[in-house]
Amino acid sequence: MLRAEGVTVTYGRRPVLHDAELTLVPGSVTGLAGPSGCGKSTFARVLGLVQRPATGRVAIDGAEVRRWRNRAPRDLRVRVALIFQQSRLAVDPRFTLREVIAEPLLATGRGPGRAGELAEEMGLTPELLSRRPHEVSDGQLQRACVARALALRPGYVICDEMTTMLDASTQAHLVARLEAYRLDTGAAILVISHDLELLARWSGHGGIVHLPQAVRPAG
Ligand SMILES: Nc1ncnc2c1ncn2[C@@H]1O[C@H](COP(=O)(O)OP(=O)(O)OP(=O)(O)O)[C@@H](O)[C@H]1O
Repeated sequence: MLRAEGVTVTYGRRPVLHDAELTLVPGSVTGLAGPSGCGKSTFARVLGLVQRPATGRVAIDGAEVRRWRNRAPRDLRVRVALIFQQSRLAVDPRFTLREVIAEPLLATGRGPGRAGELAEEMGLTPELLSRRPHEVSDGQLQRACVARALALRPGYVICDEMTTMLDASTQAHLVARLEAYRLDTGAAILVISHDLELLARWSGHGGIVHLPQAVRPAG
């Protein structure tokens, strides 16, 4: 289980998250909704151990993520994968798609061998793997990012507007692939989206959590 409680984030004098909490139960799909600017992406980064909250705690499978400086401990970081809307900002433009997918495998001392298999599961043909991000479509690049996110078999997958701007068939394929992964591994998925129809369709017994409007700064 991934559990966050009492999470508060403030940018300058502007409080964005105040005492936010969320629980992701293995095997569940939970939606996260709320008005633009209320802090959904900020919360996603906190849950993904990319951003440290001002206060609050995050515990993963019973292990509390203690205060960290530059990076949270790797053994906890690899249990949570983040997939962003803007895949072009999430990859090194000099990498081929094969290198994008193999990145977490190599970073953790594994061989890049599974990259081809991960790509195939995402419907990427071998010919696409030698291309760089500027030589593929947004949908193809997002498929590579999902393959990369699943490479270390995370127990928690956070999809932050993953399919916004993509066509309906690519969206359906990405959702189907993540559903297959969830059923296969028992992972929990958090779906952040403005598309309430997608949230209603995809969210299982985790339900939909609504973040309130961000608190306005005083004065
Ligand atoms: N690094 C940062 N420094 C300062 N302010 C930030 C930072 N990141 C986000 N913000 C601000 O915090 C607020 C919440 O941003 P965030 O992206 O988390 O919201 P969101 O709910 O995901 O928004 P949207 O639905 O529009 O994507 C916004 O007002 C944003 O401008």
